[in-house]
Amino acid sequence: MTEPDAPPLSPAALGWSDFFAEQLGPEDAGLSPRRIANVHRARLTALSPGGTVRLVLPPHANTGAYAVGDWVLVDPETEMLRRRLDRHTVLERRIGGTGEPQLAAANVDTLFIVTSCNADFNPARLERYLALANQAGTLPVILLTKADMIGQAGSDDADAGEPGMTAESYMAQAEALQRGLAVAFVNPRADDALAVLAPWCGEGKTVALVGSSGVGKSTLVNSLAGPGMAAPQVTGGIREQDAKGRHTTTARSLHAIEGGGWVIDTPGMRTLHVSDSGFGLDTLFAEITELAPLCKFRDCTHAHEPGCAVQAAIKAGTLDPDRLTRWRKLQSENTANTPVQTGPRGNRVTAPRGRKR
Ligand SMILES: Nc1nc2c(ncn2[C@@H]2O[C@H](COP(=O)(O)OP(=O)(O)OP(=O)(O)O)[C@@H](O)[C@H]2O)c(=O)[nH]1
Ligand SMILES: [Zn+2]
Repeated sequence: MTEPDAPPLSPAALGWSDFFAEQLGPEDAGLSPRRIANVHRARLTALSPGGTVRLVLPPHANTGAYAVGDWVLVDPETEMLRRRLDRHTVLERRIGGTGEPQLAAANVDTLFIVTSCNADFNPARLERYLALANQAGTLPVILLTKADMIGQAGSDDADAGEPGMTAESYMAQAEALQRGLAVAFVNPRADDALAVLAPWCGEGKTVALVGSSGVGKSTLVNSLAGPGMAAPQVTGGIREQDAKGRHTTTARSLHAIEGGGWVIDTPGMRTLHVSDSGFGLDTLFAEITELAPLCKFRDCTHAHEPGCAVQAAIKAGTLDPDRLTRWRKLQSENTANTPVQTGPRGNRVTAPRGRKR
């Protein structure tokens, strides 16, 4: 099943690192690492140093337990899947209040949150994406597109920016969303798009994109992949036989970036929403999280209590009251979406998970 004309890639080029190497034990002798490139209901394809391979699944394997970007160990003779390695980061969603989380992507180093300098720019939605990235253990970077269209005469109203907003004011608003947050302007159609994103790409690095429809994600993926995108050995479809023996072509979800690295582009990534992100919220709203221990009451809701350090900061003008409103909304949403454990002490919200899984 190996593509004969695929260029050989080192495991490091595929994203292999000490984090994964350290998980190998004596019982793994003779097994080879593979990186999941596509997840289908009944089959998994993976990248190996020699090219794309279709993995042989053990009986009753559930492909839903794997995400694009996962590292697994296989028997190199048969490509039989043996086990999955622990994830460095995982982007997932929880639907409703119950059930297993759905996996969107694994081992993503940087999440590009793409928004345009127009009515698409929405702090509350951006904060949701930031919480998601924080929760996943992935570095969030906000990419501002369509700055070139601000105030452009004759352009589509929806794309021309909002009254009174300049490129600089979009940048300032984005930077205020989280301490130390990286924000960059990028025109996905411009020749320098790859250079702008280079600090987060490069050999072995994996990135993914989220954002509303029309903000430029597809155009960015194409720019990142460069002219090699059309070449079958880099990102083209994989020729496979379907159940009826016909040859079918499947688009790969893990695209090589020109100059090194990988971009994950799947329908699941494109429709990722926020839930179950308590850990991410604390990082996102650090200025509020840090004030809470100074409140008089340990369980202060920062709404009406005397001795509330958060309300004091709003009065003093050092905290944006809109941030508190959005924090409260996300907190209650998160609590509603996080499964509760029932036990002798009654309902208890589960503790947020750590970064590693
Ligand atoms: N002038 C200009 N056009 C842009 C910019 N970013 C995106 N566009 C254009 O906006 C349109 C939408 O871009 P897409 O890449 O299809 O957006 P998308 O986010 O992939 O949208 P979905 O596929 O619906 O998720 C395309 O015509 C792009 O060329 C920008 O910064 N400047
Ligand atoms: Zn308080």
